[in-house]
Amino acid sequence: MTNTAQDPTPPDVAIDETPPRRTIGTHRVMRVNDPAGDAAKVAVLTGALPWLREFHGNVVVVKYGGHAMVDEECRRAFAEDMVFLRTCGIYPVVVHGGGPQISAMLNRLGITSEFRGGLRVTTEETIDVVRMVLTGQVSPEVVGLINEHGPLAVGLSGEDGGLFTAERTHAVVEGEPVDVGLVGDVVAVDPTPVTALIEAGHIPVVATVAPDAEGQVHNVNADTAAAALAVALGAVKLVVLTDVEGLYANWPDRDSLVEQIDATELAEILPTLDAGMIPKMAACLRAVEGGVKRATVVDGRLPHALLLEMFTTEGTGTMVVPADQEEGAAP
Ligand SMILES: Nc1ncnc2c1ncn2[C@@H]1O[C@H](COP(=O)(O)OP(=O)(O)O)[C@@H](O)[C@H]1O
Ligand SMILES: CC(=O)N[C@@H](CCC(=O)OP(=O)(O)O)C(=O)O
Repeated sequence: MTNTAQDPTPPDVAIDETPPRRTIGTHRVMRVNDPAGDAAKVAVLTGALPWLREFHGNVVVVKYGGHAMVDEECRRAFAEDMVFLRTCGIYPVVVHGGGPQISAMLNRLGITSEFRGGLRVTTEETIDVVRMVLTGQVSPEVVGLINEHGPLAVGLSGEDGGLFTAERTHAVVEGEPVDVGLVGDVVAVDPTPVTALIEAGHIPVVATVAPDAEGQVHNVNADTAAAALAVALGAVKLVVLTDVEGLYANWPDRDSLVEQIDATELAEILPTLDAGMIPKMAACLRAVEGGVKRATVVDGRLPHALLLEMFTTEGTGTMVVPADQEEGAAP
């Protein structure tokens, strides 16, 4: 019936009193009440607050080991974590490894890999492959992963802008120095190329080949380089992502995982350690002795282990702290 001036009776329409439901496209958005789940989420977020305060405005050096790079889900999680840190106002600097990738290329070229005391024996022939794989393969892969989120990451090596100066070093096997060829320790760092990138809003991604004072390129273990860079940048933390849960006091006894160790204790057990753990723990020691507050070895095979380590009080992995620091001290 048409409502006209001659017929003032309102139309007989049933009014729906229920508020309209929000819809997106054809899907109705349903809110499921889950007070326990919500409380857990809030606890995680508020629990992260002291750590966000601690790290905000500071540099965190992340050593991304070659073994931690192999799983696709972990690679994606790693890139998300870097972007997460940067978005929180923390300045991540990535120092990447690539040991397994170098070994694979050497193998394709028919060159055998040999390690002594956790360091690769590096000949004139090997150094060319190391340099090619780290700067030409691994670095662009890590940069590309992060840059799927936006143009944040920029790759550079120890040869760029005078970043690292190396000096030939040796491995230590059963307490004795052993020659490993063109392997270097970092004896000087000019952090300017890295700080310039940070100031421009980038995430620097560093490959660890470096020239000595005469320009001869050396192979630098990535743990060693990460520690030297963390000290030079005044980083608040060094996180080492690897393929093991952390440091085991009695390797390979899986019940002997060390949660926290101070620099004095670590210096004592360092000569007893084995293979890849030697440069890794020596790097953590170097970092905390050089003023980095904490250095942590974390299992990079677990997606987002880095976030768990950085933003929860329990953390994960093995944390190295300066000498005489209280157990589990809060920020
Ligand atoms: N005490 C120890 N605790 C933990 N891992 C150890 C220990 N001693 C030797 N390792 C070995 O060191 C490896 C980590 O070193 P490495 O393979 O060089 O890692 P990355 O490629 O991440 O630098 C572990 O996977 C483990 O096999
Ligand atoms: C001297 C030395 O051993 N250099 C290492 C450099 C790469 C590295 O450190 O890679 P990961 O972190 O993946 O072990 C190497 O040639 O394997």
